[in-house]
Amino acid sequence: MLKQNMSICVSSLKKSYGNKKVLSQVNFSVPGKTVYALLGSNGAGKTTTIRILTGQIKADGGEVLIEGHDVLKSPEKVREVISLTGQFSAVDDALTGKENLVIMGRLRHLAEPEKRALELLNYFELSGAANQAVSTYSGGMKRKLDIAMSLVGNPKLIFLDEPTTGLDPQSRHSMWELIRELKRSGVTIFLTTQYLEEAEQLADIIAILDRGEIIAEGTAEELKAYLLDGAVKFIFEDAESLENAKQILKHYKTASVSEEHQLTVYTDGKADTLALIFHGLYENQVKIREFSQLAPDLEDVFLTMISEREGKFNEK
Ligand SMILES: Nc1ncnc2c1ncn2[C@@H]1O[C@H](COP(=O)(O)OP(=O)(O)OP(=O)(O)O)[C@@H](O)[C@H]1O
Repeated sequence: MLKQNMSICVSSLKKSYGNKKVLSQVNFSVPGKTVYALLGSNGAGKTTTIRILTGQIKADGGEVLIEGHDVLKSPEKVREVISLTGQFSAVDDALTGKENLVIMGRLRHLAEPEKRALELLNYFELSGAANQAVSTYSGGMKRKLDIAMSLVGNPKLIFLDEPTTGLDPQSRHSMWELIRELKRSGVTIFLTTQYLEEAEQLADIIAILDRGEIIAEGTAEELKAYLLDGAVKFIFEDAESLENAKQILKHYKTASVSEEHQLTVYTDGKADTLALIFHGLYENQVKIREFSQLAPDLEDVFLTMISEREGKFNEK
């Protein structure tokens, strides 16, 4: 896709805090009107990325274009087209929901801040609580108001930093519905999350950030294809068969559960490979009780990628 169709273009982004390298060489692009999820564990560098993309901090190197504007050269243009909702809400608890929105509308120089506040309260089904102090709102209502605040200026691109962290399952599901609805309204959404399920539920494209690098990017289906459909789970008759199988299949990536005489073998999914595996086991008279082909889930992909990298780091 052409650069001009991209809502976000990031190239060669680097950032360190003192001696600590947080982002080493980050590249990605986000097409307009899509949901892009940056997935990573605690401390992977997600918030740092968002803070650079929104112009709150400067990178040590690299380029960031937001809706075609360079974040360093035209920060005011960038601020006009984006909104940011943080892990910690910017809402003032002592004021009512409506007052918060009206103040934000004035800050954004809207002609009719009150009208926009009422529209948003209605959209987020908060009209009933419009004149109550935010301190009386539930966590889910506060999060909704926080997102409403970020929509006051009709942004093209919304940044959501861990939008459901700390929410109960019910509020999390309503937040997901809200994010889907925002997408349907035509905005681009960049979100960070620690939850695989959240990325899978919401994102058109998922990028996995680990130790300051994007180690994989694609649709949930593409990422799952990384493990291919070639994972086969065997359950053997006894411990001896399991040990024999491990020896025979030592050149494959495997995972075993000894107590259950179980071995999962990761293959390239090709029929020839599967035939070789079965042939090897058969020739050595390994007693197979049952076997099944596994459909990988994203959790597998994430854990496999991270553990492969841990292996590499340990080898260094
Ligand atoms: N201002 C700072 N000074 C020094 N180190 C920092 C600073 N901000 C973040 N870090 C460190 O940089 C690393 C990445 O932090 P960041 O907040 O970007 O991660 P994250 O992926 O957003 O994690 P979380 O899910 O916990 O928010 C962490 O090890 C963190 O301790």
